Amino acid sequence: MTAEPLPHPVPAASMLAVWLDRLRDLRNRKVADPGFRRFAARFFLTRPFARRQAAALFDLAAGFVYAQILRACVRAELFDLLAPGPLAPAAIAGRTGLPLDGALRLVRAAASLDLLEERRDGRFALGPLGAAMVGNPGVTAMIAHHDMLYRDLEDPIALLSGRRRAELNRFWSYADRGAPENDGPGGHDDPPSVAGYTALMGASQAMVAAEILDAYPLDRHRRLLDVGGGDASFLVAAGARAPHLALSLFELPAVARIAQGRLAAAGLAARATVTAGSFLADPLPTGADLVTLNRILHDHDDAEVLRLLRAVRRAIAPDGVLLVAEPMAGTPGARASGDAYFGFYLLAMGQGRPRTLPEIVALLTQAGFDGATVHPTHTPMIARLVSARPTTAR
Ligand SMILES: C[S@@+](CC[C@H](N)C(=O)[O-])C[C@H]1O[C@@H](n2cnc3c(N)ncnc32)[C@H](O)[C@@H]1O
Repeated sequence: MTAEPLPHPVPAASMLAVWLDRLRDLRNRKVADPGFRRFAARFFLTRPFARRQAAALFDLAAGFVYAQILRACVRAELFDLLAPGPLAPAAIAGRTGLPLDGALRLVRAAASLDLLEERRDGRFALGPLGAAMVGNPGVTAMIAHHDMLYRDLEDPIALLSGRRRAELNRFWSYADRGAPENDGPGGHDDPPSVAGYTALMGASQAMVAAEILDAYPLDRHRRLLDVGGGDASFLVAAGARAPHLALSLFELPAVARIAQGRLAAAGLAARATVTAGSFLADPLPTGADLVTLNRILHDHDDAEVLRLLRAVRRAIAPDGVLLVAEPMAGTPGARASGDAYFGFYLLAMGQGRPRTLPEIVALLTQAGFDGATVHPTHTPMIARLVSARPTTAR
C-alpha cells in the first residue's frame, strides 16, 4: 500500500452534491409517506429495496439484543468450546452449565447471526463470525467490558445532556474529571484503577500494532517514542520488526510500571527506556525521530490534544516523524464504528471524540506539523494512520 499526501484545502461542495441532496430530499419525502411505503412493499420493482430497508431498520432496533446474544456466547465460552468441532445441543448444555432449553435457544439465535452454524445432523459448529472470535483476545475483552457501556447507554438522552456520570468514566481513570487532578485512590496513579483499562488495551494492542507496522516501515528510524504506550505491547511488536531501533515509552506512573514489567518479560529491558509522567503536564523525553500516538488523541478534547501535540513538537528530533494511529470518524466503509460506536463510547468515557482525518490534520498543523500523509492500513476500522513532520524540518 502506498502513502498518499492529503489534498488541502478540502474542495467545496460541487453542483453535483447539491443535486444529490435534492434527490435525497425527494426520496425522504416519499419514504416518509406510509402510503408510498405500502406501495413500495408490493410493487415488484421496488419490493427488494423496501425489504432491504425494513430489515436494516429492524436490525437497528434489535441491535441491542444481537449484542447480548454475542455477549452470552462469550460468557459461556461457546466459541472456544466449538473450536475443535461441532457439538450436539445436549453436549453444549452440559459443557456450559446452561439448561438444555437455554442452550438450544442460544445456539439457534447465534446461528441466525452467523456466529454459529447448524449442521445437518443437528449439531452446532462455529459460523464465519464465531470462527473469527477464536484466538481474538482483543475483541473478546472488548465485548466483555461492554457490560459497562450497555448500562451507561440505558438513557442515551441523559448521557447526551451531560446529566449522567457513566461507569466507563470511572473505568478510564484518567478521564475521571471528578477526581482532583486524578491523584489518589481511583485516580490515574492508582494501580487497581489502571489495571483494568491497561489489560483491555493490551489485549488489542497486538492487532493494532500489526496494522500500523504493516503500513509504516521502521527501517529508517533510530529511536521510537510511544507516547501513552500502555503495557508496551506496541513497543514489543515494533522492537521485533526493527531490531536496530532504540525503544522508549511515556506513560502515567502506574501504567509505566506495568510497561516496565512487560518489556523485561520480553527481554527488552536493556533496549528500552520507560519515562513516567503526564503528557499534559510534563515534558516528553527528547531525541526520538519517530513518535507514535496510538489510540490517544480521540480520548481527549481539542485543548488537551493541542497541548499534547505541542509537547511532541518540542521533544521530537528535527528530522523526526509523528505517527497518529486511531479509528477515525467519517472513515469510508467504517462510518458506524467511528461516528456511532466511538462517538457514544467516548461520550460515556467523559472526554474526547472521534475525529475525521481533516480534523486531525488541522490540529497537527496548529501544533506545528506539516506534510500530513495517509498510510493506508489493512483494516481502517481498527486504525487509520497519518504521519506528519515538524514544520521547520524542511
Ligand atoms: C486508549 S489507551 C491507548 C494505549 C495504547 N497506546 C494502545 O493503543 O493500546 C490511552 C493511554 O494513554 C495513557 N494516558 C492517558 N492520559 C495520559 C497522560 N496525561 N499522560 C500519559 N499517558 C496518559 C493511558 O494511561 C492509556 O494507557
